[in-house]
Amino acid sequence: QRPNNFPPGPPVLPLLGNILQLNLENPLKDFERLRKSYGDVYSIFIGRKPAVVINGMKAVKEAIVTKATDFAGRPQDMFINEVTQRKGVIMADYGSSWREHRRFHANLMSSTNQKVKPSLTYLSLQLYDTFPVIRHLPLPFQKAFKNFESLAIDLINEHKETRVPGEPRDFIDCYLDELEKVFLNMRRLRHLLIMNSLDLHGAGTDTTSNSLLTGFLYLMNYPHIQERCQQEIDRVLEGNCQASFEDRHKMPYTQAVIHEVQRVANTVPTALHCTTRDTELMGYSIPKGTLIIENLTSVLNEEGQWKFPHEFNPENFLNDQGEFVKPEAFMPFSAGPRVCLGEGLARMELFLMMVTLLRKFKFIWPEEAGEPDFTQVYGITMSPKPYCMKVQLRAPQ
Ligand code: HEM
Repeated sequence: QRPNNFPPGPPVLPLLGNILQLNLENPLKDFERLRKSYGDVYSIFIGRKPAVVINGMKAVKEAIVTKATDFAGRPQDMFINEVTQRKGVIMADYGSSWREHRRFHANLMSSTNQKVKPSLTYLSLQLYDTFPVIRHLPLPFQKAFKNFESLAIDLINEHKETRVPGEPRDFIDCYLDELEKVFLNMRRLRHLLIMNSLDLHGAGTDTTSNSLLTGFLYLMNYPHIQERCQQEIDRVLEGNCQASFEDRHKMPYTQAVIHEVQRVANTVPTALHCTTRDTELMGYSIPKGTLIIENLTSVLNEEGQWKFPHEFNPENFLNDQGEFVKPEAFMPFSAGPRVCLGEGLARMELFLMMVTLLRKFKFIWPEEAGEPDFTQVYGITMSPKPYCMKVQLRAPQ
């Protein structure tokens, strides 16, 4: 039963809710289809759990910017909460612990570049979240909890062996320095460290690398765009051995291309929030504790917000004078209090890596690879399908 004045949605089956109407391996198309029938704000039931899906810039902004704190919670009864033992930043509910950690990390932001490999498929996670009853069965979930912790322990041990006290290279070193400075309950600190390490690792590795993978896929298949970036990079960096992040202001075209890559890469397609109090959105009433699915995809390709919503075209970020402009609907990092904590770092990484690589190499789509496939693999982060590339050293400029 939908509560009074709750956002509308498709008819609900007992126990299953709407899951038969959703492709759990990639619900994005279903979200779009339901938006056509029920509007920008509608509800679905994931099993017995109601969720509100928010689509399009107007509704997303009203929720996470205008009513920021009302929508700044995180659901606390999902698989990911069990794995992270409700620690860290990303899945922490809105409140003092989240605020404290967020502040700490905002100051110490940096990341290493190893990969955390999820040991369960996305589908099993969906099942876990949809049917609470299966959580107690001897399924491979337990293994995931163990793997998750042992990955972090390896990471921390490696840091312990190679660190120089007082000269932190990243936030794990900073934690270890803190440990030496103040008397803290070791068990508690170890826990905090484990969960926060994984949080930032998870959030900061696949996101940036998948954006880069998407970037090179497009640049190989739009060689005139790649060449135009290279001409601009050569001109601006002439005589300098390295690019700096400041150079972006002199590279409007390359900036536009990188932003367009992020728009089509749609690396984090949805963000999960939770209402922190009874609230309203676009005239509907939403009770405290409701799961909110913020559909960022629907903003990044929304008709009316972009000159070319459905094609790869850097003109989306250029005005008539060829200057770089960022439309309001550019929200790959989301917005509001839960906006991506690594936005600054990610933007710097993407710019420096793209510019440095494009300056040095030409990226070529191999003839034998046939037609490129731009369809993406859905998950917590979207990635392009694996592909081959030919890399040619450019003549020194
Ligand atoms: C292209 C790269 C990236 C993209 C597209 C991206 C996108 C996002 C999105 C959409 C969210 C959810 C925001 C929300 O719930 O409304 C998020 C959260 C977060 N991101 Fe990123 N991210 C990227 C890179 C990074 C990096 C490099 C780091 C750190 C090393 C990072 C750390 C975080 C953290 C800690 C959160 C949780 C913030 C909170 O809940 O308060 N991200 N990111």
